[in-house]
Amino acid sequence: MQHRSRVFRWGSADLGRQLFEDLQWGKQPEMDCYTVLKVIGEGSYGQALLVQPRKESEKYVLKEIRLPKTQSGIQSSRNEAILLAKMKHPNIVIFRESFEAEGHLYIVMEFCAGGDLMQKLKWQKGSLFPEDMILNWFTQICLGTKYIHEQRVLHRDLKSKNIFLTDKGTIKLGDFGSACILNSPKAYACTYVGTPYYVSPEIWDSKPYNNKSDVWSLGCVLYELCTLKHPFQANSWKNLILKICRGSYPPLPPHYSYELHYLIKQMFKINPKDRPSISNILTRHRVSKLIKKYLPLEVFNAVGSEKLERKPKNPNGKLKATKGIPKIKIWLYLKCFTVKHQLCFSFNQNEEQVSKWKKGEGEGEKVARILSEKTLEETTSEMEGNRNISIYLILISKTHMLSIYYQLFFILPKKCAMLNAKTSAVIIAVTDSLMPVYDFNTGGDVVYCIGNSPRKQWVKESPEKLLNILQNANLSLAFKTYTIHKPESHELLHGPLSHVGADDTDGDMEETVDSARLEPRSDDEDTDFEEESVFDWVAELEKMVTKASTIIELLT
Ligand SMILES: Nc1ncnc2c1ncn2[C@@H]1O[C@H](COP(=O)(O)OP(=O)(O)OP(=O)(O)O)[C@@H](O)[C@H]1O
Repeated sequence: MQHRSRVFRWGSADLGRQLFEDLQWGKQPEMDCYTVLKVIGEGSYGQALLVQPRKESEKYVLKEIRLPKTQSGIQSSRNEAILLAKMKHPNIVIFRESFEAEGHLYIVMEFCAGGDLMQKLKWQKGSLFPEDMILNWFTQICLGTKYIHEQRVLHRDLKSKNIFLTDKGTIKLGDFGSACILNSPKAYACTYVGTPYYVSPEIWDSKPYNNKSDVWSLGCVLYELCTLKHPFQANSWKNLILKICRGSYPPLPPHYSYELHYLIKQMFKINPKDRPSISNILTRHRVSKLIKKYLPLEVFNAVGSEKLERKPKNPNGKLKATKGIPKIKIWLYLKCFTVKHQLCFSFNQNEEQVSKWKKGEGEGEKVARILSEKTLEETTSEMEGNRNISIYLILISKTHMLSIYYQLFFILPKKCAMLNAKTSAVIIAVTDSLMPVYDFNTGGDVVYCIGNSPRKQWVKESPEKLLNILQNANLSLAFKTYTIHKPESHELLHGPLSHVGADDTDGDMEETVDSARLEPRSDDEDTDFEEESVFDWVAELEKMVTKASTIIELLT
């Protein structure tokens, strides 16, 4: 590699001081110390190269990340190196060093010769993995994730593509580009970075997220290991998100153990509180007796003592129930819950379907009808040339005790905005090469711009056309990582699903249900955190909205 420019290097979290010293003393750490052996793959931000230090025999992966132009963007990119450097666990990819040159960030890390789990799934060509192998891998994945959570970090992008195998068959979690450090209980982060296929219902539903969102993603990985397929298959983005929000997935092949079936079911609980934490899976869950043989001795011992410290059951000998909600309220929320699903359902239905809800009686149906008249539709645009551009806007209307508001999701590669509005909204989403503006106040004209100079070449399109683009959006893009922004206000985030502990996905599995399973339960190991503000997405979003308003003013 021939790089002559100034290079900044750091090998620990003390980035600021190191950079300062490099600048002070004019150090120019060498980049030529690595020989590039081959290109392993290409990520959205650059290439991953197989390299070898000149004086060593060990091979490493050198990940090249194009640094964004903004300071906040640069900081966000550095986050990956900083977090990876902090993680020291046998089931996490080992960080070697990182440095910057020529507008790129380079991260040198352990090479996992066994490839990623997604490749492994493909190589199976339909032949299912034995349960032993699945449990062994899954245990290691849990150990790595448990460690991450103990560091008060959420990975947020756990997926088979980000889980690697070494040549010795050891699992390694990698790609901390989406991870966030958290602090302060009782507060929740405002952004989420994840891959739509693996993103949990609470993210789509604008609920607070925590360690249990990683548990959902791991449920997807475990399901993939068992079936070689993703649990939530759909023919469009819209249907994918709806399936996730309903938590409906085809059952596992019957030859897998009851414990495995049960675990998947638990990990796909819609209410995060009902999902087991990773440490629960390893120690107290039904599956723990099957996986303990895969635990390293020291962990096994530690797990044993942790088990002894288990919180006592209440005097009746029953598990602690979730916090009670007055019965009358539950009824109302359940009503709303049904309405929400009807509304979601209506997105891919025609007028006939919508009129079906009108036949019903009661407040829920009334709200459904009102919302059906106001419901906005989905829009998207596709990539231009080979630019990796895609914008998907998905609206989920929600009801909360008869008040009405919209939730609008913009999902952009690595940048996403979601806005809430009462009865009208101006929405804007910006990517590298495309800027759509949808002004619902002025009758819904869609104005958007295509090309590399978004603010110069404006094209006016009908909402129908934009909607049509969304319908045809490439679903494979849902396997990529996106940032999903949600507003800080928690008021608007409270919808009917916030208060319903149950989910409606148990049907397929009921034949294997035992009585203990039906007991109300809560995993008290939720770790609610506040995001450390590495990058101020809220400010970024506000800027976008201001731009949108200006544009609309100019046009009207
Ligand atoms: N430590 C590693 N060992 C072996 N292969 C790796 C390692 N890290 C990444 N890879 C491989 O390199 C390729 C590129 O990975 P990279 O993380 O840069 O991007 P990506 O995961 O494909 O996409 P994204 O940019 O959305 O994260 C992938 O095929 C991945 O399997």
